[in-house]
Amino acid sequence: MATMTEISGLVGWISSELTGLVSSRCVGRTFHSNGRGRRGARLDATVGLSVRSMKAAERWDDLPEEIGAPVCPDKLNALHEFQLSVPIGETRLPPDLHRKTKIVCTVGPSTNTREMIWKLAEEGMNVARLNMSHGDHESHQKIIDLVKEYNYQHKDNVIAVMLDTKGPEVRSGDLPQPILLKEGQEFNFTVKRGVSSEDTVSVNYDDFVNDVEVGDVLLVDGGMMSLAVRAKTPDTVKCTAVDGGVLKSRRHLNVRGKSATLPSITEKDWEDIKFGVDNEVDFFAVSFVKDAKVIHELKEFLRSCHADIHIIPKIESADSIPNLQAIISASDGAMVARGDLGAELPIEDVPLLQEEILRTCRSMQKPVIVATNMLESMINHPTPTRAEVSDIAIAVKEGADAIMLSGETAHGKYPLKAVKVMHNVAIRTESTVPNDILHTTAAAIQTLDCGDISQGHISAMFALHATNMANTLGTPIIVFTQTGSMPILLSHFRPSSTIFAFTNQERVKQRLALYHGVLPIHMQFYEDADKTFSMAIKHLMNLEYLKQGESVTLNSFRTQCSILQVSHTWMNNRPSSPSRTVSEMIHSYGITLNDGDVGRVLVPSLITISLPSHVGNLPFFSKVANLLEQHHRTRTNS
Ligand SMILES: Nc1ncnc2c1ncn2[C@@H]1O[C@H](COP(=O)(O)OP(=O)(O)O)[C@@H](O)[C@H]1O
Ligand SMILES: C=C(OP(=O)(O)O)C(=O)O
Repeated sequence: MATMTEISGLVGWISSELTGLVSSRCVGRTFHSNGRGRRGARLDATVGLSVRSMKAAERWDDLPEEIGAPVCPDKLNALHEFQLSVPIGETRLPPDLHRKTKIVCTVGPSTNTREMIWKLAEEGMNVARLNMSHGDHESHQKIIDLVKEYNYQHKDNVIAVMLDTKGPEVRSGDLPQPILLKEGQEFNFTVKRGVSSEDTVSVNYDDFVNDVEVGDVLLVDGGMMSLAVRAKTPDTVKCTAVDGGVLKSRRHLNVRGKSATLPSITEKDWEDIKFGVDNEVDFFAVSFVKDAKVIHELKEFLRSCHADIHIIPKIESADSIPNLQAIISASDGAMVARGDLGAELPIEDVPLLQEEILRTCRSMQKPVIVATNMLESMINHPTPTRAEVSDIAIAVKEGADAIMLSGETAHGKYPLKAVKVMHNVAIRTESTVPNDILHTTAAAIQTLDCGDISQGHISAMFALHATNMANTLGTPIIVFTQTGSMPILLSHFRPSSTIFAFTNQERVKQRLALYHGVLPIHMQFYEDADKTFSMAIKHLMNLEYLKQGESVTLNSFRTQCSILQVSHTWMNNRPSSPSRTVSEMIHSYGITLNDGDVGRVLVPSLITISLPSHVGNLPFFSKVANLLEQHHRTRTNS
């Protein structure tokens, strides 16, 4: 039977005697596991990184003699952050919890009913996208209401709503019936309204004739058809079909290599944005963003109407690429909108741009969506092409937060099958993605240790170490958040297991639906942190996300944390191991600490290192992280 000694509410088993468990009440007790084998155990040592609440600190008085006197109790009194690690265990999550990459589904004629939205959610939709290039406010309102109804009824799942603006896109007009265009056939686009004859159709953009030059290539629907411009009149662009096909109503037109000179947010978009504000959507996907100015303008507008809606620019315009850093930095994420991107820029650049956009977002801790053509063939066929499956796998491997379905779910014949394929491919691929936190730890720590001691920096340190700890122990993470910032940071470090993000803010819960690996849960918070913790654990146990005897890493971010109150608990659970000093232990892992870093030996198998009360010890974190990393590598290699 496994025996674990719990210290100051940091370490313990989930057991029936502990439904108020994982709280400071458990201080100093020894718990026994319920006798289940530790099939999931990977290490025989655990490390807890904690900043304790005042309640936890009070419990130091209860510590039995052999555990030791409080470590600087005065320094623990103002603690805000609480993180708890329950040691080593196996955690089995229901199958639908295993996918970390989120799925965005465009809702359209194939899926805009109550039944289909429920089914999409069951298959794994995390975000419902409304494309404002199609439909009207009434039809979109109906979808929003249905998603809200779904969310109201399903407290253990959440669907976020993303409103995608039409932007300054150029579209051909309505046609009574599709027109078949053959290679070499002449066809015209006119800025005159309401034209739809056999050889001419309207375009919705008055300056189209001015923007287009003779010799330009026009792409229909990102290249499904193409036409060369051979002549212009004051109101008409005369073309010859290069690649023929069937022209349907309201098709998207691009001039290869050129962005339209329209502003990114058109008058129609402002109307749609106001509609989104009134309906409290979660995200605005903004089409054809060219620079950061438009993002600032939209942010300002949202501030003025007190709307808490995140902005996801769609990177699809040739002009956006030189401004990528500034655009993403001003935004709350980005979408790789490959359809228009591959029309405005050479198509062979799309995979490279996808990688670059993903890298930029990841470096700024912002979510990134990979969109368009992911399962295009499933619009008409029940199974995907192998190339489409590979494309999804690549996006997952590259670390996309979300992958998106457009026509597949909007007007395809097999919307549910498409979501299922995406879900399965994502899960399968994620299972093979190496846990790169250990590889990135050193680099991340180096960046974090650059002397910056801002609050954001310290939070990032917590997130990194919590991730490291959860990975080392093989536990899911539980985090408490009011703003979403800590789960977002944790998501950035891509822990191996699920991040259960408890929040008392519905908006935050909705928003977190987009983030990689985060399972958001709404819950009331209590003054008594213990009660909040145990309610959360009970909730997860009720949903069978956790089972008795399993382990979690708990990370609460009630208010801002301070480095002054950090302590590390090192636990070596080999009961027979002799008492070792910190320096001996550190020596055995080849790490050297500076004077003043060392705490005290508490019990033969347990060491708490309390940091001196100044921030100059940030490098200490990196030493502990390195130590963990080396330890993990040693274990893995052996
Ligand atoms: N709300 C809607 N109403 C009607 N049709 C829609 C709607 N949303 C999407 N569609 C259809 O699904 C297709 C694919 O969706 P999407 O890729 O978002 O559109 P597009 O590429 O035209 O911007 C659209 O071209 C349109 O035919
Ligand atoms: C996502 C895209 O935008 P839309 O579907 O609005 O054309 C795209 O161009 O890839």
